[in-house]
Amino acid sequence: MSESVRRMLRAKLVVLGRDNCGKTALCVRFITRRFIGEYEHKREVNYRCQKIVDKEAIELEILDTVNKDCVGAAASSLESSIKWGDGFLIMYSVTDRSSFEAVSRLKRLIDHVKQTLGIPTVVVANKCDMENGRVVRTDEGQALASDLRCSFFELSVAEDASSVEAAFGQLVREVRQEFQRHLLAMDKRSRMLQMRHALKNKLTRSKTMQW
Ligand SMILES: Nc1nc2c(ncn2[C@@H]2O[C@H](COP(=O)(O)OP(=O)(O)OP(=O)(O)O)[C@@H](O)[C@H]2O)c(=O)[nH]1
Repeated sequence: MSESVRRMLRAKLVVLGRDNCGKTALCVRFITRRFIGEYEHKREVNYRCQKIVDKEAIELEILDTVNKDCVGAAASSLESSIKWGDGFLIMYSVTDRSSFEAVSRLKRLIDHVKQTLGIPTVVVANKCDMENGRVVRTDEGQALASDLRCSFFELSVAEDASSVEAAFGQLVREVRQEFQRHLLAMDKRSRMLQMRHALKNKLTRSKTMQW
């Protein structure tokens, strides 16, 4: 397989989280490096951009989801977004405990839809600039992310563009690692199939020679 095929050139990332936690602000900050206070955003938006992560270029599609009550059509739309994605960023606001409580539910949904554990997922706690309104402590976020086996970032989209870059950078890194693991598993499987085929040929030949 050529080097360019073995490198991941594109990745599809999905941003999930309760309403108002800062998903759109996060995507816009990552893509443009700017923070724009208010967003008119009541539907899913798919952004495309090119980024360099660990000195390697990657084309990203980033799906900014809308979190409605997860029933009926909204639930199936969320599930198809999850099926589509290679990596997930689950966000909550440190000023909204219900958004924190939604994180485990969303992670369980990812595991259920993908039918496997270890899907690249990063947990992001937003709005840490609002210390006065904080209702979720940093150590609670860290403990939850560690239970879910996810990387964890606490940041303020409003105040810190570099932490936003770091969170997306980590997700891209994990998606690339998963892609490499998948390639290795495929290589191993194809080597085993070749060996099985060669063995079968050898057995057939030796039987023919006996007769
Ligand atoms: N103080 C502060 N406010 C923020 C921060 N990030 C986002 N906000 C504000 O939080 C509000 C919600 O941000 P959005 O990005 O629209 O949140 P969302 O999760 O996309 O919301 P929905 O579209 O309803 O799902 C806006 O008023 C933002 O300006 C932050 O880091 N600090």
